[in-house]
Amino acid sequence: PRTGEHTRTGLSKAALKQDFLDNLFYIQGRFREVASPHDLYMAAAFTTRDRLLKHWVESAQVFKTSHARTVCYLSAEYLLGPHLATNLVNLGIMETAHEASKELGLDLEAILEEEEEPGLGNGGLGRLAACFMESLSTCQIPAIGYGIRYEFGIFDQAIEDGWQVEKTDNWLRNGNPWEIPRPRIRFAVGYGGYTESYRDERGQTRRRWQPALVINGMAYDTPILGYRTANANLLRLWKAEATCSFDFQAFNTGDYYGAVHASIQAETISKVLYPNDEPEAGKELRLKQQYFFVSCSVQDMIRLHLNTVGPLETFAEKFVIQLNDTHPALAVVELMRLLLDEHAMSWEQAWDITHRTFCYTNHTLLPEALETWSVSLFERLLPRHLELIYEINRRFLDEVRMRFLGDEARVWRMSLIAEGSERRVRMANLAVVGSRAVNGVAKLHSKLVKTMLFKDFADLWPDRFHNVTNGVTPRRFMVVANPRLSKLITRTCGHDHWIRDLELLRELEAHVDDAGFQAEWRAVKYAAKRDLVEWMQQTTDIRLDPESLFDVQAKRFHEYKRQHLKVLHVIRCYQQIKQGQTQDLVPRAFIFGGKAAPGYFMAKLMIKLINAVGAVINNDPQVNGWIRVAFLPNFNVKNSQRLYPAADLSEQISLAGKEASGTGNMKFSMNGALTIGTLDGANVEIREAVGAENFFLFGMTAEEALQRQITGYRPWEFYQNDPELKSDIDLINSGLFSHGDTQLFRPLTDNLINHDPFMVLADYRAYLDCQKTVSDTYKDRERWTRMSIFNVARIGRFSSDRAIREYAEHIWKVEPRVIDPVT
Ligand SMILES: CCc1ccc([C@H](C)CC(=O)N[C@@H]2O[C@H](CO)[C@@H](O)[C@H](O)[C@H]2O)cc1
Repeated sequence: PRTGEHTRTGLSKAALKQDFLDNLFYIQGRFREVASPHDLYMAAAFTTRDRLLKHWVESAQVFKTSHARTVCYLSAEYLLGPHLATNLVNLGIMETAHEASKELGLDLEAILEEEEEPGLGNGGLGRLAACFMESLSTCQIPAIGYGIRYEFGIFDQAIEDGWQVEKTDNWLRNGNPWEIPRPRIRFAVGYGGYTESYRDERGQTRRRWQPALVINGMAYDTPILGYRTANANLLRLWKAEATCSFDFQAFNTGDYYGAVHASIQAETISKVLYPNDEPEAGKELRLKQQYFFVSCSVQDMIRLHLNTVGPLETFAEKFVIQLNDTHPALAVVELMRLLLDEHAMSWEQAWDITHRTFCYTNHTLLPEALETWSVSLFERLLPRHLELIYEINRRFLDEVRMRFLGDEARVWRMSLIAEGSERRVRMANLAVVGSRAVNGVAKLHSKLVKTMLFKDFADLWPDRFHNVTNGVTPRRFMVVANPRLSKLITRTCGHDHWIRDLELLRELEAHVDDAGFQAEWRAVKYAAKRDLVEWMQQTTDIRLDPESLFDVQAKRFHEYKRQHLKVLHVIRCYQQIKQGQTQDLVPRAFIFGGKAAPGYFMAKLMIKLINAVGAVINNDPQVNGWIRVAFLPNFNVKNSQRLYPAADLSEQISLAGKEASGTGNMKFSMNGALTIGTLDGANVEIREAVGAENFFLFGMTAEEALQRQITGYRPWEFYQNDPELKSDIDLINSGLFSHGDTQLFRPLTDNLINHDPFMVLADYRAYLDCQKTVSDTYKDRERWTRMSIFNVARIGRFSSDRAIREYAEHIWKVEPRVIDPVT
């Protein structure tokens, strides 16, 4: 180590090597010769963590002493992905680590492969929360991410006989070097019981809650470091445990189950992530989970405020809370409960603080994803919160009645309580009423949120509605995932400032016609495709041709995302090749990836259909020289980082008006893939940014789709009037892809012909025509390369840094707090 350099925090090669060997010895209790790959990974993780902690502790100190206004991000999901590589990049020591490991005779890539990723999320919403946490640190904004430390995250997906099979995600089995348990930070959380009035010491009549069951929440902290900055924010995840983890009396009486019953019951609350991505399960445990982390988090904020700033009157000045969808919306009521019942505030004062503290982001328009909970469940589980919801509602509806005299229908629509056979609490309405700002996640989506979903509320509070288009972190999805491309960009631009200021990618435009640069650009893509081919060969035994066009659709399976439209295109190509009509085609690899919610039958049937079609095509010598189909199993953050760099074409084909934003679309573009897509979500803004000439657009607009729905959509007419469409669907029904079983895919084809809620058949022809344009364009390699360069050069605004800066300026009103000059 350099003189004066501390081996545990030094960034030099020597310091890394020394600290690695020390950690292998003192933490793993291993010396090199007997160390397992896992030991080597843990030693590397602790060596990296040592350098993180320095920044983290310093940041916490500065934020505490400076009473910095802090953003609290409440999310039921964080799809963090592997930590090691991004932390090495953000510390600026990835190269040094490579050299150090080489000198120690280690393979850093193999060590990185060892890491089990924390899959504490389902899809877009969870990954966005992770990107935002990294950008909050990079933009030096003081923040705390609050969530649940699920013992089991999103299931691992295996494909057996073409079907998705869910495997338990026991991510903690080998321990987690990135978290620090905080046994001193515990909070009690109540459930059930009853409420009562009583006289307080000042003779005031007040309400209080006597819960029937009380459990504890314990904090586990993970530092989230920014890119090349000393700022590190905190991700605080709660684990549920019993207040008394072992009942010795029960044990003495031989009731061994009784002795552990309480702790088993308590721990189930943070045991597992609900694997649903949109369809609402409405399970009691899910509501318990939501209240659990919300209560721990709000109690923690009040503790921090009382310890640092003092009286709670200034709570809304110190903290701004962002609700990541409605899953944490109970926080509005929990803060009211604590300010009223525990801190004796008046309703007016408590509501003023609460309303000025909360902001809410909506991530979906799908009616089935909007959470509502039965009043009876609330009565049983959260009786005090139900009382408070009624009071919030009473005062709110008074305001509505005053503003919209006599419009009882509007009152009925806006009420926090959905009347009807079973009365239910509308969590989205609660989130809007309790927040001072509501935003959607892309321009089109935010418009539909204002004009459709929350129209009544926008009529009442038009200024409360905003848009902040999503973004993704270029550190993980460019620098870590695609080092070849990142090096080429840095060399071409002559600097690496683009990594923190992505708009600087525009400088690439000056090189778009440089043949040498174009060749290097293609070489980078080709190398990434070759890596993916190797990995797919190992994991799926399917061999793809890196020369072919890699046509990729990777995202959660859902009918609105229309993976079945993509399958119809694959079948069309198959039929064309079988009929010898190959003039419009280029060799393609159709690559799919994504998980289906275990209870979502149609989504799982789509996965089976893809693998069934793939099995026929890949084993048909007449066609497998032209096209191949591959299903990438277990699409998660780690595997997504293999896919984005290797894609030529990014499929963003949802029915317009259904995909709130999408973020995979941004990651594919950032890695030089061209997009074929509808005018949906952020596709609209990506096309605006990269130029219509660099985007393959097709399909109805959101307006046209809505009109078609209103005027009556008859999918069977498309089936009858388009012979190619008919023959593609009939081929599925023929049993060709199901060993002659003509019934297997009936549910899917019948649904398409008779209902087709997401208008696959209506967009089929336009989609196929657009795919012909794609093939024609791909034949012109120079033109394709230019379009690919423009997609990267003009993608800058889709950095999550830009999104975070917009939240900070327009919604959170928070300033960066620089810890010390950027190293
Ligand atoms: C209650 C079950 C449930 C679980 C998750 C969700 C999420 C809101 C679904 C989700 O991940 N939405 C996605 O959020 C992304 C980030 O904003 C967007 O880019 C995607 O368009 C949106 O589908 C809804 C309902």
